[in-house]
Amino acid sequence: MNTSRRQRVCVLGSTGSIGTNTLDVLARHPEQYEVFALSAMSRVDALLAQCLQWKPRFAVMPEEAAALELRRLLREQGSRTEVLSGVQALSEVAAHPEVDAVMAAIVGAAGLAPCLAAARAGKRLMLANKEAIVVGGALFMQAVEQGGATLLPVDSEHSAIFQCLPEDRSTWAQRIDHIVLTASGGPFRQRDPATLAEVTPEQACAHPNWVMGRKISVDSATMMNKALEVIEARWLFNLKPEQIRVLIHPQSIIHSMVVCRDNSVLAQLGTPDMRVPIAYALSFPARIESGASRLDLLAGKDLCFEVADEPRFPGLYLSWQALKAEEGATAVLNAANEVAVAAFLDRHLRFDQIHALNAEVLATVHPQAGQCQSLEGLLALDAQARQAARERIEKLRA
Ligand SMILES: NC(=O)C1=CN([C@@H]2O[C@H](COP(=O)(O)OP(=O)(O)OC[C@H]3O[C@@H](n4cnc5c(N)ncnc54)[C@H](OP(=O)(O)O)[C@@H]3O)[C@@H](O)[C@H]2O)C=CC1
Ligand SMILES: CC(=O)[C@@H](O)[C@H](O)COP(=O)(O)O
Ligand SMILES: [Mn+2]
Repeated sequence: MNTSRRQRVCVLGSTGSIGTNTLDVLARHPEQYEVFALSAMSRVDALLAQCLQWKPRFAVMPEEAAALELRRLLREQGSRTEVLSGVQALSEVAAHPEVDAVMAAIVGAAGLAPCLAAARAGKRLMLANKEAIVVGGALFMQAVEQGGATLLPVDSEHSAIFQCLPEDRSTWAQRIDHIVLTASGGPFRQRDPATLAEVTPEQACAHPNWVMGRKISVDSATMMNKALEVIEARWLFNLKPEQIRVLIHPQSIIHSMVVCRDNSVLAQLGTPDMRVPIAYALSFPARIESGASRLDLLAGKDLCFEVADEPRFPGLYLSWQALKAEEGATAVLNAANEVAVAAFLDRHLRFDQIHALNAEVLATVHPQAGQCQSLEGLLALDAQARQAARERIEKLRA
């Protein structure tokens, strides 16, 4: 990385929870970073405000109508930011020769193509968008390796594991016995499972410790978030499925742990604030001020742990099932879950039906040989699983 000038950062999904936290960290270090490109899906006003503040070279809105509106509003304000449209534009800005670092903060499989583009172009790729690596799997990791990219986890648990490991990745396999991903248990940890049919999107999105986008909040409530994180950890740290364990820790203070071969346990702790992993991904191997408040161990919060048992959290266990199934099964599981969560948020599916739908699609949609070796193949598999999920939802609603 060239350190003699400011680092040019592309923030994909800049209007979301991770995107705005990223801009908050960047604002603390104007001498080190500048914003090269921003992107959003539909929130024109939010992206307009960000463009006026950050003056990026490019702003991307995949849909033409939203891009036109943003272009018009920016012109009115005399802004020189160029507005691009079309999904391909996300990959173009992510791989732009003048970009140093890409924050992948789009939600869902829609973020896979720009992640691959950034990886192939050898960028510092800061990965919040866990669905991209869950879908991309081996193809994603090949792109990182072949492009010479620096892949840095932003998901809090994976950042914690990363912070517990030495910089030299070649030592990881020898040193790790297994890892423990901590899970808060979400808003329904203590709720009678028999009443889950009644929960509303508002209740499911009320996470006890983190303020996040709606999709990941629902995933935390079903524990599909942890299921996606198990798959994410498999790829980020090159682990076997049985080397990844999950433990409920309701306070979200220990962000995850590495259990070494000698049974030494390394953990990373901190207040639940995504600006810490974001700042570390931006500055690694150095550390910069993040804006997060410091953990006060005398503040009276006990650190508690519970088993994540299968009857209460069946969604979690689909991760190991998918990892042990044929290549591409994790992409099928992710697609089913994206459709199920969207249907739940639209009140077309009950909360307690999300798991059954995911399990059913995972059991019935199978990749074709070689389908996971290209982006096009993976996107076709993703589309097939989405279609199967939608058809099942239609049947349930009939
Ligand atoms: N929030 C958190 O604390 C954490 C999030 N993550 C992961 O980070 C990612 C982002 O999460 P979060 O910030 O909470 O999500 P948000 O929903 O808050 O933000 C998503 C961002 O992506 C944009 N977007 C949505 N759909 C598309 C699409 N199809 N194509 C392009 N852009 C799109 C949104 O634009 P618009 O605003 O216009 O809708 C927004 O900028 C997820 O993968 C999540 O799992 C991981 C760990 C923690
Ligand atoms: C902040 C973050 O990384 C989220 O993925 C968080 O971990 C969600 O909390 P759960 O442990 O409830 O899934
Ligand atoms: Mn997480």
